[in-house]
Amino acid sequence: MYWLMLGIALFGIFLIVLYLMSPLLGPKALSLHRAHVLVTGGSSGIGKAVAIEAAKQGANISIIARNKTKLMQAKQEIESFLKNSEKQKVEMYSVDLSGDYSEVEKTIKQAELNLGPVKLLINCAGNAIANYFENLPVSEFRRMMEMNYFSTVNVTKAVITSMIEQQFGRIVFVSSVAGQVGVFGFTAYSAAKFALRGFAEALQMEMKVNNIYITLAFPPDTDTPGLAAEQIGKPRETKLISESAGLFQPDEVARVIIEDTKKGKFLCSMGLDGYIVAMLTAGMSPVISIMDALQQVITMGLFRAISLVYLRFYDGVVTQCAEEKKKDN
Ligand SMILES: NC(=O)C1=CN([C@@H]2O[C@H](COP(=O)(O)OP(=O)(O)OC[C@H]3O[C@@H](n4cnc5c(N)ncnc54)[C@H](OP(=O)(O)O)[C@@H]3O)[C@@H](O)[C@H]2O)C=CC1
Ligand SMILES: CCCCCCCCCCCCCCCC(=O)[C@@H](N)CO
Repeated sequence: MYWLMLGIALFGIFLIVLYLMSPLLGPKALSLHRAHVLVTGGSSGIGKAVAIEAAKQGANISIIARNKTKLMQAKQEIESFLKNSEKQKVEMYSVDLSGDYSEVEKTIKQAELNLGPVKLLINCAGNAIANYFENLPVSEFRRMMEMNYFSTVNVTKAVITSMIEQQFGRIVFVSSVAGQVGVFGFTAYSAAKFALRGFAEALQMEMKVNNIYITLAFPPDTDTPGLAAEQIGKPRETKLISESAGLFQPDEVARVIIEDTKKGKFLCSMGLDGYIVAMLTAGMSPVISIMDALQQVITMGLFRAISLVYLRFYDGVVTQCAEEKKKDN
């Protein structure tokens, strides 16, 4: 009985401490009106949808990708969504973001000369491969790190100096549900997306004093050209497991990313399953609101129990697929 009362008292004190801390937590909400928003991977899929959402909200936009034809088409499409086509601009740049740092830096400098210091950087350029570990050459592991992790490090490095000078900035890292949970078939991809998390948490701890806020987004499967390409070679297990987390449209994902980024939220998830996984894997990530902190504290245990049911289901999928493969041979 005493222990229970002590527990309740401690929990109460904890809530009060959280409450007292709350005014210190979040930044002022960002307005995208006339802000320079730079979107990597802005020529396709989620990146293009994010650029369109920013265009609707009055931003000036730079998009970066490699293929010039796709960039040109995306630029036109984004321009058709501008709130005020006289005052807003959309610029495009072609560079391999996972390549030479000096090329990336040159591109970012040029973009800042054209549209001013970047207020919001969205690191969306990336690529996935799904296959059995035994079928993935080591070179694919390196490629995944280059495409998803080093491209993000390169661009973030190139904008950070001006953000520190401005004492303002928002940076989004587009990870994935597969960057919170290691998923069958994604040995190479999951590892690269998990790497973004370590980078994001450490960088946020360094950058808060400069009024720079990081958002780490975890989309589930999203209906994009990237997802279509990833189907090649994708194990049946991977399909069945990722389907259980649903299929999202790029514009829904983009809306959530922009909304959470404006608030400066660190963890950004989509849908109910996404919310559950985000709470469950919150770990030591920073929070900017008392509500988010409370939700994490209260739900974590329950969600862990739910996750065990899902894990059991995935186990069943893997076992069944293995048995079918044995039969086929
Ligand atoms: N779709 C999904 O199911 C999910 C996707 N994600 C992540 O979201 C991001 C976007 O995915 P999605 O929209 O599906 O992908 P798409 O393939 O549709 O778009 C990827 C974009 O990134 C660009 N890009 C890729 N590599 C480079 C590079 N080295 N340098 C410059 N630009 C590059 C591409 O242009 P180009 O090829 O011309 O360079 C393109 O604009 C990725 O990081 C992905 O991992 C996360 C969860 C789910
Ligand atoms: C208790 C909580 C239940 C929910 C758990 C869900 C976890 C497993 C689902 C894995 C989904 C993987 C999506 C990868 C998307 C992606 O990044 C690629 N499509 C990239 O193109």
